[in-house]
Amino acid sequence: MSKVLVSDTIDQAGIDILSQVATVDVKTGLKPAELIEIIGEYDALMIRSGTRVTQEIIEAGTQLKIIGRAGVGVDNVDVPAATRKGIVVVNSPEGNTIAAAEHALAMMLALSRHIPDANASVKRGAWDRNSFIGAEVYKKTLGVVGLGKIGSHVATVAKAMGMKLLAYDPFISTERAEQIGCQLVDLDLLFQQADYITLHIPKTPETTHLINAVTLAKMKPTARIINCARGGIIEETALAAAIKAGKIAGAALDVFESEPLGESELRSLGKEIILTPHLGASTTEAQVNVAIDVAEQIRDVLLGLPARSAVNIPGLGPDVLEELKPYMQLAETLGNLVGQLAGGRVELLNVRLQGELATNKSQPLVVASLKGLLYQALRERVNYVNASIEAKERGIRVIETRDASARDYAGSLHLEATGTLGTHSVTGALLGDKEIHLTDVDGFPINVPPSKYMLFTLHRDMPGIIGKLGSLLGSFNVNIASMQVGRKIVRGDAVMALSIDDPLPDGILSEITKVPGIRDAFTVTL
Ligand SMILES: NC(=O)C1=CN([C@@H]2O[C@H](COP(=O)(O)OP(=O)(O)OC[C@H]3O[C@@H](n4cnc5c(N)ncnc54)[C@H](O)[C@@H]3O)[C@@H](O)[C@H]2O)C=CC1
Ligand SMILES: O=C(O)C(=O)COP(=O)(O)O
Repeated sequence: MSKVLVSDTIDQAGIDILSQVATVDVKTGLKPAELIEIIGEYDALMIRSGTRVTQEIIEAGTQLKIIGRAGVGVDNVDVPAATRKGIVVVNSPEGNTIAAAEHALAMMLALSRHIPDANASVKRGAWDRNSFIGAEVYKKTLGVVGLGKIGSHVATVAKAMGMKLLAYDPFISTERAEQIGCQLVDLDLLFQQADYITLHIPKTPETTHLINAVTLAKMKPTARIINCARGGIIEETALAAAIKAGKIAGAALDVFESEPLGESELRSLGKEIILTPHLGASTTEAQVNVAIDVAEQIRDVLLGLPARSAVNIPGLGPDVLEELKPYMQLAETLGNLVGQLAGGRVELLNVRLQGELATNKSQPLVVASLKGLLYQALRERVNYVNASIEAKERGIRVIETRDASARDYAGSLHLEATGTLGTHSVTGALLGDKEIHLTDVDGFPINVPPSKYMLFTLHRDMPGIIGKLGSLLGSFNVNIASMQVGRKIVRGDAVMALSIDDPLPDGILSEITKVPGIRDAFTVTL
Protein backbone atom coordinates (compact mmCIF):
# COMPACT_ATOMS: atom_id res chain seq x y z
CA MET A 1 0.00 0.00 0.00
CA SER A 2 1.23 3.50 -0.84
CA LYS A 3 2.03 5.97 1.93
CA VAL A 4 1.00 9.62 1.98
CA LEU A 5 2.37 12.25 4.35
CA VAL A 6 0.11 15.23 5.07
CA SER A 7 2.33 17.89 6.63
CA ASP A 8 -0.12 20.82 6.94
CA THR A 9 -3.70 20.93 8.22
CA ILE A 10 -6.13 19.81 5.52
CA ASP A 11 -9.85 19.03 5.62
CA GLN A 12 -10.89 15.48 6.56
CA ALA A 13 -12.60 15.13 3.15
CA GLY A 14 -9.13 14.96 1.60
CA ILE A 15 -7.85 12.41 4.12
CA ASP A 16 -10.88 10.21 3.41
CA ILE A 17 -10.09 10.18 -0.32
CA LEU A 18 -6.40 9.43 0.24
CA SER A 19 -7.28 6.62 2.65
CA GLN A 20 -9.02 4.76 -0.20
CA VAL A 21 -5.63 3.98 -1.75
CA ALA A 22 -2.96 4.72 0.83
CA THR A 23 -1.90 4.76 4.44
CA VAL A 24 -2.15 8.40 5.47
CA ASP A 25 0.05 9.98 8.15
CA VAL A 26 -0.84 13.50 9.28
CA LYS A 27 2.22 15.14 10.85
CA THR A 28 2.00 18.90 10.99
CA GLY A 29 4.58 21.38 12.26
CA LEU A 30 7.59 19.24 11.31
CA LYS A 31 10.96 20.97 11.27
CA PRO A 32 12.89 20.70 7.95
CA ALA A 33 15.33 18.16 9.43
CA GLU A 34 12.44 16.03 10.73
CA LEU A 35 10.77 16.08 7.34
CA ILE A 36 14.01 15.11 5.59
CA GLU A 37 14.40 12.20 7.98
CA ILE A 38 10.99 10.66 7.27
CA ILE A 39 10.15 11.72 3.70
CA GLY A 40 11.98 8.71 2.19
CA GLU A 41 9.15 6.41 3.34
CA TYR A 42 6.43 8.27 1.42
CA ASP A 43 5.01 8.05 -2.10
CA ALA A 44 3.15 11.35 -1.83
CA LEU A 45 3.34 14.56 0.16
CA MET A 46 0.31 16.81 0.69
CA ILE A 47 0.93 20.35 1.90
CA ARG A 48 -0.44 23.90 2.21
CA SER A 49 1.68 27.04 2.55
CA GLY A 50 3.17 25.96 5.88
CA THR A 51 5.66 23.41 4.51
CA ARG A 52 8.68 24.52 2.49
CA VAL A 53 9.55 21.72 0.10
CA THR A 54 13.19 22.43 -0.67
CA GLN A 55 15.54 20.62 -3.02
CA GLU A 56 17.01 18.81 -0.01
CA ILE A 57 13.60 17.44 0.95
CA ILE A 58 12.93 16.42 -2.65
CA GLU A 59 16.30 14.63 -2.85
CA ALA A 60 15.49 12.77 0.36
CA GLY A 61 12.08 11.78 -1.01
CA THR A 62 13.39 8.79 -2.91
CA GLN A 63 9.92 7.21 -3.25
CA LEU A 64 8.04 10.45 -3.94
CA LYS A 65 5.80 10.45 -7.01
CA ILE A 66 3.68 13.47 -6.29
CA ILE A 67 3.58 16.64 -4.20
CA GLY A 68 0.04 17.97 -3.79
CA ARG A 69 -0.45 21.61 -2.76
CA ALA A 70 -3.95 22.03 -1.29
CA GLY A 71 -4.22 25.60 -2.57
CA VAL A 72 -2.90 27.78 -5.39
CA GLY A 73 0.61 29.12 -4.72
CA VAL A 74 3.47 26.65 -5.24
CA ASP A 75 6.19 29.18 -4.44
CA ASN A 76 6.96 27.10 -1.31
CA VAL A 77 7.89 24.11 -3.51
CA ASP A 78 11.13 23.83 -5.49
CA VAL A 79 9.24 22.85 -8.64
CA PRO A 80 12.32 22.61 -10.93
CA ALA A 81 13.95 20.18 -8.46
CA ALA A 82 10.75 18.08 -8.40
CA THR A 83 10.57 18.12 -12.21
CA ARG A 84 14.15 16.90 -12.54
CA LYS A 85 13.31 13.98 -10.26
CA GLY A 86 10.13 13.22 -12.22
CA ILE A 87 7.88 14.17 -9.32
CA VAL A 88 4.57 15.64 -10.39
CA VAL A 89 3.50 18.78 -8.54
CA VAL A 90 -0.24 19.48 -8.45
CA ASN A 91 -2.33 22.26 -6.96
CA SER A 92 -5.94 23.33 -6.77
CA PRO A 93 -6.10 26.32 -9.09
CA GLU A 94 -9.72 27.26 -8.36
CA GLY A 95 -10.71 25.71 -5.04
CA ASN A 96 -10.02 28.81 -2.93
CA THR A 97 -10.55 31.59 -5.50
CA ILE A 98 -13.73 32.93 -3.92
CA ALA A 99 -12.34 32.68 -0.39
CA ALA A 100 -9.24 34.69 -1.28
CA ALA A 101 -11.22 37.26 -3.29
CA GLU A 102 -13.73 37.75 -0.48
CA HIS A 103 -10.90 38.13 2.03
CA ALA A 104 -9.35 40.89 -0.10
CA LEU A 105 -12.71 42.66 -0.34
CA ALA A 106 -13.29 42.24 3.40
CA MET A 107 -9.82 43.70 4.03
CA MET A 108 -10.58 46.66 1.79
CA LEU A 109 -13.81 47.48 3.62
CA ALA A 110 -12.40 46.74 7.07
CA LEU A 111 -9.45 49.04 6.38
CA SER A 112 -11.74 51.79 5.06
CA ARG A 113 -13.97 51.68 8.14
CA HIS A 114 -11.32 50.80 10.75
CA ILE A 115 -13.41 47.83 11.80
CA PRO A 116 -10.68 45.84 13.61
CA ASP A 117 -9.60 48.80 15.78
CA ALA A 118 -13.17 49.98 16.40
CA ASN A 119 -14.11 46.46 17.43
CA ALA A 120 -11.13 46.19 19.76
CA SER A 121 -12.00 49.54 21.32
CA VAL A 122 -15.61 48.54 22.07
CA LYS A 123 -14.39 45.26 23.51
CA ARG A 124 -12.08 47.22 25.79
CA GLY A 125 -15.18 49.00 27.17
CA ALA A 126 -14.96 52.28 25.21
CA TRP A 127 -17.64 53.98 23.08
CA ASP A 128 -15.52 56.18 20.82
CA ARG A 129 -17.44 57.43 17.77
CA ASN A 130 -14.91 60.05 16.70
CA SER A 131 -11.66 58.17 16.18
CA PHE A 132 -12.93 55.86 13.46
CA ILE A 133 -14.22 58.10 10.71
CA GLY A 134 -13.83 56.07 7.58
CA ALA A 135 -13.85 56.42 3.81
CA GLU A 136 -16.31 55.09 1.24
CA VAL A 137 -15.22 52.86 -1.59
CA TYR A 138 -18.15 53.99 -3.76
CA LYS A 139 -16.87 55.96 -6.79
CA LYS A 140 -13.26 55.38 -5.73
CA THR A 141 -10.71 53.86 -8.10
CA LEU A 142 -9.55 50.33 -7.45
CA GLY A 143 -6.30 49.27 -9.14
CA VAL A 144 -6.20 45.50 -9.58
CA VAL A 145 -2.69 44.14 -10.14
CA GLY A 146 -3.12 40.67 -11.66
CA LEU A 147 -6.45 40.04 -13.36
CA GLY A 148 -6.49 36.27 -13.02
CA LYS A 149 -9.05 34.20 -11.17
CA ILE A 150 -8.97 36.04 -7.85
CA GLY A 151 -8.33 39.50 -9.32
CA SER A 152 -11.30 39.10 -11.70
CA HIS A 153 -13.69 38.17 -8.92
CA VAL A 154 -12.52 41.07 -6.76
CA ALA A 155 -13.02 43.40 -9.74
CA THR A 156 -16.51 42.07 -10.47
CA VAL A 157 -17.68 42.58 -6.88
CA ALA A 158 -15.96 45.98 -6.61
CA LYS A 159 -17.72 47.07 -9.79
CA ALA A 160 -21.06 46.22 -8.16
CA MET A 161 -20.07 48.45 -5.23
CA GLY A 162 -19.72 51.36 -7.63
CA MET A 163 -15.94 51.43 -7.88
CA LYS A 164 -14.04 52.51 -10.97
CA LEU A 165 -11.64 49.78 -12.06
CA LEU A 166 -8.12 49.97 -13.42
CA ALA A 167 -6.10 46.82 -13.97
CA TYR A 168 -2.54 45.87 -14.77
CA ASP A 169 -1.82 42.40 -16.14
CA PRO A 170 0.58 42.01 -19.07
CA PHE A 171 -0.84 38.59 -19.92
CA ILE A 172 -4.53 39.51 -20.18
CA SER A 173 -6.20 40.88 -23.32
CA THR A 174 -7.95 44.24 -23.41
CA GLU A 175 -11.19 42.43 -24.37
CA ARG A 176 -11.03 40.18 -21.31
CA ALA A 177 -10.35 43.18 -19.05
CA GLU A 178 -13.27 45.07 -20.61
CA GLN A 179 -15.57 42.08 -20.07
CA ILE A 180 -14.86 42.39 -16.35
CA GLY A 181 -15.33 46.15 -16.52
CA CYS A 182 -11.64 47.04 -16.09
CA GLN A 183 -9.53 49.47 -18.04
CA LEU A 184 -6.09 47.96 -18.67
CA VAL A 185 -3.38 50.51 -17.88
CA ASP A 186 0.32 50.48 -17.24
CA LEU A 187 1.54 50.04 -13.71
CA ASP A 188 2.67 53.65 -13.23
CA LEU A 189 -0.74 55.03 -14.14
CA LEU A 190 -2.41 52.52 -11.83
CA PHE A 191 -0.13 53.56 -8.95
CA GLN A 192 -0.79 57.24 -9.61
CA GLN A 193 -4.57 57.06 -9.92
CA ALA A 194 -5.75 54.29 -7.62
CA ASP A 195 -7.36 54.95 -4.25
CA TYR A 196 -7.09 51.24 -3.46
CA ILE A 197 -4.47 48.89 -4.89
CA THR A 198 -5.11 45.17 -4.56
CA LEU A 199 -2.47 42.59 -5.49
CA HIS A 200 -3.44 39.27 -7.10
CA ILE A 201 -0.25 38.10 -8.77
CA PRO A 202 2.08 35.20 -8.10
CA LYS A 203 5.41 35.85 -6.42
CA THR A 204 8.05 35.60 -9.14
CA PRO A 205 11.45 37.26 -9.64
CA GLU A 206 9.58 40.02 -11.59
CA THR A 207 6.99 40.64 -8.88
CA THR A 208 9.29 40.45 -5.85
CA HIS A 209 9.35 43.88 -4.17
CA LEU A 210 7.10 45.31 -6.87
CA ILE A 211 5.86 47.61 -4.12
CA ASN A 212 8.97 49.40 -2.86
CA ALA A 213 10.04 52.89 -1.81
CA VAL A 214 10.12 54.06 -5.44
CA THR A 215 6.68 52.73 -6.42
CA LEU A 216 5.14 53.80 -3.07
CA ALA A 217 6.29 57.36 -3.82
CA LYS A 218 4.12 57.37 -6.97
CA MET A 219 0.91 56.68 -5.03
CA LYS A 220 -1.68 59.13 -3.68
CA PRO A 221 -1.33 60.03 0.03
CA THR A 222 -4.86 58.64 0.39
CA ALA A 223 -4.01 55.32 -1.28
CA ARG A 224 -4.52 52.02 0.54
CA ILE A 225 -2.86 48.74 -0.46
CA ILE A 226 -4.29 45.25 0.01
CA ASN A 227 -2.07 42.19 -0.30
CA CYS A 228 -3.81 38.84 -0.11
CA ALA A 229 -1.49 37.36 -2.76
CA ARG A 230 2.04 36.67 -1.56
CA GLY A 231 4.47 38.02 0.98
CA GLY A 232 7.54 39.58 -0.59
CA ILE A 233 5.62 41.33 -3.38
CA ILE A 234 5.66 44.28 -0.95
CA GLU A 235 8.94 45.38 0.63
CA GLU A 236 7.70 45.56 4.21
CA THR A 237 10.21 48.05 5.62
CA ALA A 238 9.45 50.47 2.78
CA LEU A 239 5.70 50.05 3.35
CA ALA A 240 5.96 50.68 7.08
CA ALA A 241 8.07 53.78 6.41
CA ALA A 242 5.62 55.11 3.80
CA ILE A 243 2.65 54.67 6.17
CA LYS A 244 4.51 56.29 9.06
CA ALA A 245 5.50 59.24 6.86
CA GLY A 246 1.92 59.65 5.58
CA LYS A 247 3.00 58.94 2.01
CA ILE A 248 0.08 56.50 1.69
CA ALA A 249 -2.98 56.06 3.93
CA GLY A 250 -2.71 52.42 4.86
CA ALA A 251 -2.46 48.75 4.04
CA ALA A 252 -4.17 45.44 4.74
CA LEU A 253 -1.87 42.44 4.62
CA ASP A 254 -2.67 38.75 4.78
CA VAL A 255 0.73 37.52 3.62
CA PHE A 256 4.28 38.38 4.70
CA GLU A 257 7.87 38.19 3.55
CA SER A 258 8.47 35.64 6.26
CA GLU A 259 5.69 33.56 7.77
CA PRO A 260 4.80 33.31 10.58
CA LEU A 261 5.38 37.08 10.88
CA GLY A 262 8.11 37.64 13.44
CA GLU A 263 9.40 40.87 14.93
CA SER A 264 8.14 43.54 12.56
CA GLU A 265 7.61 47.26 12.41
CA LEU A 266 4.24 46.51 10.83
CA ARG A 267 2.91 45.38 14.21
CA SER A 268 3.65 48.78 15.71
CA LEU A 269 1.43 50.70 13.30
CA GLY A 270 -2.08 51.80 14.29
CA LYS A 271 -5.47 51.62 12.63
CA GLU A 272 -3.98 52.41 9.24
CA ILE A 273 -2.81 48.81 8.97
CA ILE A 274 -4.63 45.50 9.26
CA LEU A 275 -2.75 42.23 9.55
CA THR A 276 -4.24 38.74 9.24
CA PRO A 277 -2.29 35.47 9.52
CA HIS A 278 -2.57 34.20 5.92
CA LEU A 279 -6.31 33.57 6.15
CA GLY A 280 -7.23 34.14 2.48
CA ALA A 281 -8.05 30.50 1.84
CA SER A 282 -9.35 29.77 5.31
CA THR A 283 -13.05 29.21 4.75
CA THR A 284 -14.80 25.92 5.37
CA GLU A 285 -15.89 25.83 1.73
CA ALA A 286 -12.44 26.52 0.27
CA GLN A 287 -10.73 24.00 2.54
CA VAL A 288 -13.16 21.26 1.51
CA ASN A 289 -12.70 22.22 -2.17
CA VAL A 290 -8.90 22.22 -2.16
CA ALA A 291 -8.59 19.10 -0.02
CA ILE A 292 -10.86 17.10 -2.32
CA ASP A 293 -9.32 18.52 -5.49
CA VAL A 294 -5.75 17.70 -4.50
CA ALA A 295 -6.46 14.41 -2.72
CA GLU A 296 -8.24 13.13 -5.84
CA GLN A 297 -5.20 13.98 -7.93
CA ILE A 298 -2.83 12.27 -5.49
CA ARG A 299 -5.07 9.21 -5.49
CA ASP A 300 -5.14 9.15 -9.31
CA VAL A 301 -1.37 9.50 -9.66
CA LEU A 302 -0.79 6.73 -7.11
CA LEU A 303 -3.13 4.58 -9.22
CA GLY A 304 -1.03 5.36 -12.30
CA LEU A 305 -3.50 7.83 -13.82
CA PRO A 306 -2.62 11.36 -14.95
CA ALA A 307 -3.33 14.42 -12.78
CA ARG A 308 -5.63 17.17 -14.00
CA SER A 309 -3.84 20.23 -12.53
CA ALA A 310 -0.17 19.45 -12.62
CA VAL A 311 1.99 22.56 -12.61
CA ASN A 312 5.04 20.86 -14.11
CA ILE A 313 3.43 18.92 -16.96
CA PRO A 314 1.10 20.22 -19.66
CA GLY A 315 -2.13 21.26 -17.97
CA LEU A 316 -5.06 19.07 -18.90
CA GLY A 317 -8.60 20.13 -18.04
CA PRO A 318 -10.93 17.28 -17.04
CA ASP A 319 -12.70 17.17 -20.46
CA VAL A 320 -9.45 17.22 -22.42
CA LEU A 321 -8.03 14.59 -20.11
CA GLU A 322 -11.03 12.32 -20.62
CA GLU A 323 -10.74 12.73 -24.39
CA LEU A 324 -6.96 12.27 -24.56
CA LYS A 325 -6.51 9.45 -22.05
CA PRO A 326 -6.77 6.56 -24.59
CA TYR A 327 -4.58 8.48 -27.05
CA MET A 328 -1.90 8.98 -24.35
CA GLN A 329 -1.60 5.20 -24.10
CA LEU A 330 -1.44 4.98 -27.90
CA ALA A 331 1.34 7.59 -27.99
CA GLU A 332 3.35 5.79 -25.31
CA THR A 333 3.03 2.46 -27.08
CA LEU A 334 4.05 3.92 -30.43
CA GLY A 335 6.96 5.80 -28.83
CA ASN A 336 8.21 2.62 -27.19
CA LEU A 337 7.81 0.67 -30.42
CA VAL A 338 9.47 3.16 -32.76
CA GLY A 339 12.33 3.66 -30.28
CA GLN A 340 13.07 -0.07 -30.43
CA LEU A 341 12.74 -0.23 -34.21
CA ALA A 342 15.17 2.71 -34.51
CA GLY A 343 17.57 0.79 -32.28
CA GLY A 344 18.19 3.24 -29.43
CA ARG A 345 20.33 6.43 -29.41
CA VAL A 346 17.49 8.22 -31.14
CA GLU A 347 18.57 11.63 -32.45
CA LEU A 348 15.34 12.76 -33.99
CA LEU A 349 11.69 12.08 -33.27
CA ASN A 350 9.07 13.35 -35.66
CA VAL A 351 5.59 13.39 -34.13
CA ARG A 352 2.73 13.97 -36.56
CA LEU A 353 -0.70 14.55 -35.03
CA GLN A 354 -3.26 13.60 -37.64
CA GLY A 355 -6.98 14.08 -38.24
CA GLU A 356 -8.86 15.21 -35.15
CA LEU A 357 -5.61 15.09 -33.14
CA ALA A 358 -4.20 17.97 -35.21
CA THR A 359 -5.08 20.58 -32.57
CA ASN A 360 -3.14 22.30 -29.81
CA LYS A 361 -5.11 20.30 -27.26
CA SER A 362 -3.19 17.19 -28.33
CA GLN A 363 0.21 18.59 -27.34
CA PRO A 364 0.46 16.20 -24.32
CA LEU A 365 0.64 13.35 -26.84
CA VAL A 366 4.09 14.59 -27.82
CA VAL A 367 5.21 14.22 -24.19
CA ALA A 368 3.56 10.79 -24.02
CA SER A 369 5.41 9.72 -27.21
CA LEU A 370 8.71 10.79 -25.63
CA LYS A 371 7.86 8.93 -22.45
CA GLY A 372 7.31 5.79 -24.53
CA LEU A 373 10.48 6.40 -26.54
CA LEU A 374 12.61 6.71 -23.41
CA TYR A 375 11.03 3.77 -21.61
CA GLN A 376 13.64 1.25 -22.76
CA ALA A 377 16.45 3.47 -21.43
CA LEU A 378 14.87 4.77 -18.25
CA ARG A 379 12.07 2.32 -17.37
CA GLU A 380 9.98 3.62 -14.45
CA ARG A 381 12.21 6.69 -14.04
CA VAL A 382 10.64 8.39 -17.05
CA ASN A 383 7.21 9.91 -16.67
CA TYR A 384 5.08 12.73 -18.08
CA VAL A 385 6.88 15.19 -15.83
CA ASN A 386 10.47 14.61 -16.87
CA ALA A 387 10.13 13.06 -20.35
CA SER A 388 10.78 16.35 -22.20
CA ILE A 389 13.78 17.25 -20.02
CA GLU A 390 15.26 13.75 -20.31
CA ALA A 391 14.84 13.85 -24.10
CA LYS A 392 16.51 17.25 -24.30
CA GLU A 393 19.39 16.12 -22.12
CA ARG A 394 19.91 13.13 -24.41
CA GLY A 395 20.02 15.43 -27.44
CA ILE A 396 16.84 14.05 -28.97
CA ARG A 397 15.45 16.63 -31.39
CA VAL A 398 11.67 16.63 -31.50
CA ILE A 399 9.72 17.90 -34.49
CA GLU A 400 6.00 18.24 -34.07
CA THR A 401 3.69 18.55 -37.08
CA ARG A 402 -0.05 18.53 -37.53
CA ASP A 403 -2.04 17.20 -40.47
CA ALA A 404 -5.76 17.75 -40.12
CA SER A 405 -6.35 16.42 -43.63
CA ALA A 406 -5.27 12.83 -42.76
CA ARG A 407 -8.66 11.18 -42.62
CA ASP A 408 -8.07 7.38 -42.69
CA TYR A 409 -9.03 7.29 -39.02
CA ALA A 410 -10.78 9.90 -36.86
CA GLY A 411 -7.46 10.65 -35.23
CA SER A 412 -4.10 8.97 -35.69
CA LEU A 413 -0.55 9.48 -34.56
CA HIS A 414 2.50 8.99 -36.75
CA LEU A 415 5.98 8.72 -35.18
CA GLU A 416 9.23 8.56 -37.09
CA ALA A 417 12.50 8.04 -35.23
CA THR A 418 16.09 8.10 -36.41
CA GLY A 419 18.50 6.04 -34.33
CA THR A 420 21.35 3.54 -34.56
CA LEU A 421 19.30 1.26 -36.86
CA GLY A 422 18.27 4.08 -39.19
CA THR A 423 14.92 5.75 -39.65
CA HIS A 424 11.72 3.88 -38.88
CA SER A 425 8.11 4.93 -38.58
CA VAL A 426 4.89 3.68 -37.04
CA THR A 427 1.34 4.95 -37.15
CA GLY A 428 -1.46 4.03 -34.79
CA ALA A 429 -5.10 4.81 -34.17
CA LEU A 430 -7.92 3.83 -31.84
CA LEU A 431 -10.46 1.46 -33.28
CA GLY A 432 -13.85 0.28 -32.10
CA ASP A 433 -14.03 0.56 -28.36
CA LYS A 434 -10.82 2.62 -28.20
CA GLU A 435 -8.56 -0.35 -28.90
CA ILE A 436 -5.03 0.58 -29.95
CA HIS A 437 -4.13 -0.58 -33.46
CA LEU A 438 -0.92 -0.27 -35.44
CA THR A 439 -2.01 0.96 -38.83
CA ASP A 440 1.32 1.42 -40.55
CA VAL A 441 4.93 0.32 -40.09
CA ASP A 442 7.65 1.92 -42.21
CA GLY A 443 5.03 3.10 -44.69
CA PHE A 444 3.37 -0.30 -45.10
CA PRO A 445 -0.31 -0.41 -44.14
CA ILE A 446 -1.22 -3.04 -41.54
CA ASN A 447 -3.93 -3.34 -38.93
CA VAL A 448 -2.86 -5.16 -35.78
CA PRO A 449 -3.28 -4.52 -32.08
CA PRO A 450 0.17 -4.33 -30.47
CA SER A 451 1.12 -7.19 -28.15
CA LYS A 452 3.80 -7.61 -25.52
CA TYR A 453 6.23 -9.46 -27.80
CA MET A 454 6.33 -8.65 -31.49
CA LEU A 455 8.45 -9.50 -34.49
CA PHE A 456 8.61 -7.39 -37.63
CA THR A 457 10.24 -8.37 -40.90
CA LEU A 458 10.98 -6.38 -44.02
CA HIS A 459 10.83 -8.75 -46.93
CA ARG A 460 9.88 -9.31 -50.55
CA ASP A 461 6.29 -10.31 -51.03
CA MET A 462 6.73 -13.75 -52.65
CA PRO A 463 5.33 -17.24 -52.17
CA GLY A 464 6.81 -19.41 -49.43
CA ILE A 465 8.23 -16.74 -47.12
CA ILE A 466 5.48 -16.95 -44.53
CA GLY A 467 5.76 -20.74 -44.41
CA LYS A 468 9.54 -20.66 -44.03
CA LEU A 469 9.39 -18.09 -41.25
CA GLY A 470 6.63 -20.07 -39.49
CA SER A 471 8.71 -23.28 -39.55
CA LEU A 472 11.84 -21.48 -38.39
CA LEU A 473 9.99 -19.96 -35.41
CA GLY A 474 8.43 -23.38 -34.72
CA SER A 475 11.89 -24.97 -34.64
CA PHE A 476 12.83 -22.49 -31.89
CA ASN A 477 9.57 -23.31 -30.07
CA VAL A 478 8.16 -19.79 -30.66
CA ASN A 479 4.37 -19.73 -30.77
CA ILE A 480 2.77 -17.23 -33.16
CA ALA A 481 -0.42 -15.60 -31.81
CA SER A 482 -1.22 -13.56 -34.91
CA MET A 483 0.41 -12.48 -38.13
CA GLN A 484 -0.27 -9.90 -40.78
CA VAL A 485 1.44 -8.78 -43.96
CA GLY A 486 1.36 -5.19 -45.18
CA ARG A 487 2.33 -4.40 -48.73
CA LYS A 488 1.93 -1.54 -51.14
CA ILE A 489 2.12 -3.55 -54.37
CA VAL A 490 1.78 -7.26 -55.04
CA ARG A 491 5.21 -8.99 -55.02
CA GLY A 492 6.90 -5.77 -54.01
CA ASP A 493 8.44 -4.91 -50.63
CA ALA A 494 6.36 -5.86 -47.63
CA VAL A 495 6.26 -5.81 -43.83
CA MET A 496 5.19 -8.71 -41.67
CA ALA A 497 3.98 -8.04 -38.11
CA LEU A 498 3.79 -11.07 -35.83
CA SER A 499 2.54 -11.22 -32.26
CA ILE A 500 4.37 -13.95 -30.42
CA ASP A 501 3.66 -15.50 -27.04
CA ASP A 502 7.19 -15.31 -25.64
CA PRO A 503 10.33 -13.25 -26.14
CA LEU A 504 12.37 -14.31 -29.15
CA PRO A 505 15.30 -16.56 -28.12
CA ASP A 506 18.81 -15.18 -28.67
CA GLY A 507 20.33 -15.74 -32.09
CA ILE A 508 17.09 -16.28 -33.96
CA LEU A 509 17.02 -12.83 -35.60
CA SER A 510 20.16 -13.56 -37.62
CA GLU A 511 18.61 -16.92 -38.68
CA ILE A 512 15.47 -15.07 -39.80
CA THR A 513 17.43 -12.66 -42.00
CA LYS A 514 19.05 -15.69 -43.69
CA VAL A 515 15.64 -16.72 -45.06
CA PRO A 516 15.76 -15.81 -48.78
CA GLY A 517 13.65 -12.69 -49.40
CA ILE A 518 13.80 -11.40 -45.81
CA ARG A 519 15.90 -8.24 -45.71
CA ASP A 520 15.63 -7.31 -42.09
CA ALA A 521 13.97 -8.40 -38.86
CA PHE A 522 13.24 -6.58 -35.61
CA THR A 523 11.85 -7.77 -32.34
CA VAL A 524 10.27 -5.55 -29.73
CA THR A 525 8.92 -5.95 -26.22
CA LEU A 526 6.16 -3.52 -25.30
N1 LIG B 1 -3.87 34.68 0.80
C1 LIG B 1 -4.22 33.47 0.45
O1 LIG B 1 -4.52 32.65 1.30
C2 LIG B 1 -4.27 33.10 -0.98
C3 LIG B 1 -3.37 33.65 -1.87
N2 LIG B 1 -3.41 33.28 -3.19
C4 LIG B 1 -2.47 33.93 -4.09
O2 LIG B 1 -3.19 34.84 -4.93
C5 LIG B 1 -2.46 35.05 -6.13
C6 LIG B 1 -3.38 35.04 -7.33
O3 LIG B 1 -4.00 33.78 -7.46
P1 LIG B 1 -4.96 33.44 -8.71
O4 LIG B 1 -5.81 34.60 -9.03
O5 LIG B 1 -5.63 32.16 -8.38
O6 LIG B 1 -3.90 33.21 -9.84
P2 LIG B 1 -4.08 33.36 -11.42
O7 LIG B 1 -2.97 32.62 -12.02
O8 LIG B 1 -5.48 33.04 -11.82
O9 LIG B 1 -3.85 34.92 -11.65
C7 LIG B 1 -2.61 35.54 -11.54
C8 LIG B 1 -2.58 36.65 -12.57
O10 LIG B 1 -1.37 37.38 -12.39
C9 LIG B 1 -0.93 37.76 -13.68
N3 LIG B 1 0.49 38.09 -13.63
C10 LIG B 1 1.57 37.25 -13.62
N4 LIG B 1 2.70 37.95 -13.55
C11 LIG B 1 2.34 39.26 -13.50
C12 LIG B 1 3.06 40.46 -13.41
N5 LIG B 1 4.41 40.46 -13.38
N6 LIG B 1 2.37 41.62 -13.37
C13 LIG B 1 1.02 41.62 -13.39
N7 LIG B 1 0.27 40.51 -13.50
C14 LIG B 1 0.93 39.34 -13.54
C15 LIG B 1 -1.25 36.58 -14.56
O11 LIG B 1 -1.36 36.98 -15.91
C16 LIG B 1 -2.60 36.15 -14.00
O12 LIG B 1 -3.66 36.73 -14.74
C17 LIG B 1 -1.37 33.98 -6.12
O13 LIG B 1 -0.18 34.58 -5.66
C18 LIG B 1 -1.82 32.99 -5.10
O14 LIG B 1 -0.76 32.29 -4.55
C19 LIG B 1 -4.32 32.39 -3.65
C20 LIG B 1 -5.23 31.82 -2.81
C21 LIG B 1 -5.25 32.11 -1.39
O1 LIG C 1 -3.62 28.87 -2.04
C1 LIG C 1 -2.77 29.72 -1.78
O2 LIG C 1 -1.99 30.20 -2.60
C2 LIG C 1 -2.69 30.21 -0.40
O3 LIG C 1 -1.94 31.12 -0.16
C3 LIG C 1 -3.45 29.55 0.65
O4 LIG C 1 -2.52 29.11 1.62
P1 LIG C 1 -2.94 28.06 2.74
O5 LIG C 1 -3.37 26.81 2.04
O6 LIG C 1 -4.08 28.66 3.50
O7 LIG C 1 -1.73 27.85 3.57
